[in-house]
Amino acid sequence: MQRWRGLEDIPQDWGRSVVTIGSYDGVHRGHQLIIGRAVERAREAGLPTVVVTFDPHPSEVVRPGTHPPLLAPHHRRAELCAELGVDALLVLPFTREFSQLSPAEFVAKVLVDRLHACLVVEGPNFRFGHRAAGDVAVLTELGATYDYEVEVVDLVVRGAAGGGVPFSSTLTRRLVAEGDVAGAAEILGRPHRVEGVVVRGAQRGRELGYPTANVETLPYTAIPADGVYAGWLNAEGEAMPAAISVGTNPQFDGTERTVEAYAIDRVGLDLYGQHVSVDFLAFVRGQAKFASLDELLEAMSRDVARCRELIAAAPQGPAV
Ligand SMILES: Cc1cc2nc3c(=O)[nH]c(=O)nc-3n(C[C@H](O)[C@H](O)[C@H](O)COP(=O)(O)O)c2cc1C
Ligand SMILES: Nc1ncnc2c1ncn2[C@@H]1O[C@H](COP(=O)(O)OP(=O)(O)OP(=O)(O)O)[C@@H](O)[C@H]1O
Repeated sequence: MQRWRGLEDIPQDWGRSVVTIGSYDGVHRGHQLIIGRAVERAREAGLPTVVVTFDPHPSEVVRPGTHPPLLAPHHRRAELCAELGVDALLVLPFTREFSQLSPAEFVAKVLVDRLHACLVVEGPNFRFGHRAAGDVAVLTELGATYDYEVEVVDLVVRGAAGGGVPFSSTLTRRLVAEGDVAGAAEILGRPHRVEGVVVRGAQRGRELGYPTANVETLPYTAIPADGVYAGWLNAEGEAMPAAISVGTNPQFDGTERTVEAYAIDRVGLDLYGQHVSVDFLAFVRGQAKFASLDELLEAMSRDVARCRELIAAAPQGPAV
């Protein structure tokens, strides 16, 4: 898959393509359906598929200080798009100037002049252009002028027939923030992942008998609510079953919020300085301050047993 940052990176001789545009944060199951459909139509036509996305998240430019926590950094989104069969990912720097483009200007500048779109695939709630003035009706109208077709794919909805809520990045972020990582996984189609470099913690874990990899998360990461979770620590090319702790370590009156993972039964791991990721399968309990260290240790031993059970019963393994 080709990766372009900005319109200038698109090869001069780029021919016609099938395009889909969006934030695509998390590449959830609704996104997967749209991208998958774009790839399918492109293959039928013998053309490449291009996903167009933005950096930073448009809301930060439109309302500074409102950058949402991210479900996936751009390199992860790229991996997920590549797995879906996308040929090129165009990340457009979302500047103030760019945000002023009207829907018609956006279509002319990006879709027509540079990507030579012959088909654009979107969901019914797609909005674009200055003040989100463009929708699928506007996109379709402009298609008549510029000779491209628009296919609108039905929304993927959560919950029973009728009253369900559409899958969205916003809903997934809320579930992650509430600690409902199983709910988030249902929407994402895989466990929510947090990644970063392993840094030194207070070095207490080893003494407690539960050494943990403390992950320094990337800026704007969507971090699950404080608590203990079952999941996996992905490191050294392996997905290791893990008991994960998110919080300030109230037992030790800590103040810094950390994400740390104990790889169950693994001894002698040295992960300092390595880039690792943590996949969140299920919530186990909230953080607590116990009356004694022994009580914390008993709770941790029960946590590890519970994590083992949850991981063994997981319908799917960790995200690849
Ligand atoms: C399964 C598990 C459960 C944990 N539960 C708690 C808890 O309830 N309260 C708390 O303060 N810390 C909890 N922790 C965090 C430990 O206090 C922390 O791992 C330990 O202090 C080591 O910190 P360090 O990595 O900074 O050395 C838990 C850690 C794990 C792995
Ligand atoms: N549940 C869904 N089912 C099908 N398509 C969807 C779904 N959610 C979003 N889309 C479509 O995916 C494309 C990209 O969506 P985008 O990432 O901007 O929205 P989103 O997931 O709803 O996120 P947000 O919560 O930030 O609005 C758009 O065409 C949008 O209509």
